[in-house]
Amino acid sequence: MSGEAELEALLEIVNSSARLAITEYKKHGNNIPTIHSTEFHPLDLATNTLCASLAPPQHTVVNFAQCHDWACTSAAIREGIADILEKYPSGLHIRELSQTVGLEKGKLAQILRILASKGCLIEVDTDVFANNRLSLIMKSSNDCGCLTCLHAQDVSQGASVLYEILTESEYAMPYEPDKAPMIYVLKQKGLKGSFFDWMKADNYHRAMIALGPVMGSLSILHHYPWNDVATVCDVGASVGSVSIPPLKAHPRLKITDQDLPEVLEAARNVWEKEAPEALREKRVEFLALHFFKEAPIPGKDVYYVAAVILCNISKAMEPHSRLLIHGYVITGANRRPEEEQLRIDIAPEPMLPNFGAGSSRKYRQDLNMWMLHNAKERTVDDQIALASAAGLRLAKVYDLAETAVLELRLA
Ligand SMILES: C[S@@+](CC[C@H](N)C(=O)[O-])C[C@H]1O[C@@H](n2cnc3c(N)ncnc32)[C@H](O)[C@@H]1O
Repeated sequence: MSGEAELEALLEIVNSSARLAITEYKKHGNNIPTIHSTEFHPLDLATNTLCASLAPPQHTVVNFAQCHDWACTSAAIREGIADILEKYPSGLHIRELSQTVGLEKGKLAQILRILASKGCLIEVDTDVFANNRLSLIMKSSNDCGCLTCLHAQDVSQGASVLYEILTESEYAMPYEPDKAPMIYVLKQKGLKGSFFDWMKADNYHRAMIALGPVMGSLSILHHYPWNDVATVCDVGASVGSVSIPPLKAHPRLKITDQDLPEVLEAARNVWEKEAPEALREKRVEFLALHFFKEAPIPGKDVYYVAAVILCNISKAMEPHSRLLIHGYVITGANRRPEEEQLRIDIAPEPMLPNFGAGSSRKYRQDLNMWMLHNAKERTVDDQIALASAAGLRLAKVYDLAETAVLELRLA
């Protein structure tokens, strides 16, 4: 079946299932529940459709609490299942697979089946599993697999103690980074130091490379007027995953990558591999920076940050400089026309204005900030307040669907 035919077939299933459900509701003389319904519906036990409006709330809510996905994903990645299956494009029986990895075959099959049921791996025959385009992400060579594993293995540990932390007096109220849920658990398991010591593992910077495509960071390439810019300072640049693409697309751009000294060593290696011409032509420089203690290099046209360290950056800015904060912008699940005025996209009715489950990554990222840093993602109002405290004003918002870029200038 072609991609188009598959999509048409899926649309047909969604359409006919919803119509069937509507008929059933009408037959029983009941109103059709919506996402806003707060009462159980007499047909809750009978409906079996795809979306939250139509699915039985019992299933939906129990499923919230029975999410084994992270544990199974972690096991599959740590055992290198996708790497092994790559040698067997038509599939490998769980017998051989379990012998190769040394895990009990029935349990391994349970893990792989739940992943296959979510469309990650295919069960080509009973107990025979093969890779598909989703499971290829889990290969050891894939940076996104590395990001996934970091979440499945470590960040999820923080989530498992969320309620305990919320109710423990020493941890409940503070917003200090060393009281973040993940750090709390990892310290109990022997982590010495802070988040930044955990971060020093090689995997963190590989995960950062993957975060760009996950966040759709590169959409900034097409939505920001780079032709008006000559110099960019990437503040907290990591290995340059955000600054390499604009440099390649705009030959007159010059980039200054600033990060902690040990990170810049890794960055130089990545640039040598991905953009050797930039090093040859001296269009990139690497300057060590501790952004909590000092200001970045002064006078650049654009300062790009994925973290908010506004005061120190505003000290380096001149009237022509713009500070781009690129990240998630939290909006409520209620309708606020003033957000539309700020050029934040709002979903049409009857959808939830924040695109509901379609934007769930944004709200997950908000929780990730809590798990990792005891922090949160910000709303536009939060950003405006922070900017004005640092002598900056919000000049423009570029909504890039998953993320947004806020352009700040000196007030
Ligand atoms: C979330 S990563 C962002 C990476 C990159 N800008 C991106 O969007 O993919 C945060 C970066 O800030 C850097 N960083 C953390 N603390 C820092 C500090 N005190 N001074 C300078 N850089 C720091 C980290 O090394 C890391 O590369």
